[in-house]
Amino acid sequence: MKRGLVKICSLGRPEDARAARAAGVDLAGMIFAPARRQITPEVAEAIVAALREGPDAAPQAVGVFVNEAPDRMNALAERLDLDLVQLSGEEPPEAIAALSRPVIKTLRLRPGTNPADARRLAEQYLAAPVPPVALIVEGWIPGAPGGTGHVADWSLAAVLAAEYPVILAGGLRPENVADAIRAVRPLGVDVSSGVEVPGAVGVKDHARIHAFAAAARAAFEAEQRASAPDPVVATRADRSDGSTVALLKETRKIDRSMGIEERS
Ligand SMILES: O=C(O)c1ccccc1N[C@@H]1O[C@H](COP(=O)(O)O)[C@@H](O)[C@H]1O
Repeated sequence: MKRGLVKICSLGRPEDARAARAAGVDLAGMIFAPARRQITPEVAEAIVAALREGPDAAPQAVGVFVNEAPDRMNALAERLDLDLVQLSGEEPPEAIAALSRPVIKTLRLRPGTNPADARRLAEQYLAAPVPPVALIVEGWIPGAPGGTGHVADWSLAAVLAAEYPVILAGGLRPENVADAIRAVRPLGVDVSSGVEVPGAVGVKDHARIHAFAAAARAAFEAEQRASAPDPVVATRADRSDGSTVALLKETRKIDRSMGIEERS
């Protein structure tokens, strides 16, 4: 079973993108929704170029949108050569089919959501004609689509992570990411505010990016060493995460009619 994706979200500067790449993260997010960390396409171009500088493997570039029109998402994905699109609003499952890139869908679970309802919600997306490649599970704050530093319900997230390809988000920091991985056993982890310079929204602290990635990797490795693979019984998360990780780590573009295409 292969797990261990690390995503740094809400990059706002090319130098922060270089730090994320140097830290070996898998996914790098940029906010295109009207939010505190929203960036322009011009800034995003510079960030994507910085992510892909040099011979090392580049993190996947993720465009983060909230209830956006598919045409605008596809146009930005094309212009910036995005690898993935993250939907962090109330987009319905069928919305994914209109997008030209693989999708990560955020599920913000309200306090009091029970496991059966959370599973039903996840299933609605994963049963869509074009399903998301992963689900981000995070906490819920009224009116805020993300980047709040609010910690998710780890027990509920663990229920979903046992069955589905879940990336855990919400209030993660270098100091708590190992505990979160042990508690939830997610496919990956995602952080925005927890690696920022205090008081400087959208400005990343490079030492904290490195500390977050190192702590997450160590915890994922420890988890993998500790878990005895069962060759017979495989949960849906087990079956899906090999291909999800491969897709998220290695795939650059998906042409829906031709299948998966690697960046040359
Ligand atoms: O980071 C933001 O500002 C943001 C804005 C709008 C939609 C999503 C956003 N980020 C996502 O928020 C969580 C993590 O936030 P935090 O670590 O608790 O600050 C994650 O899903 C980001 O992708």
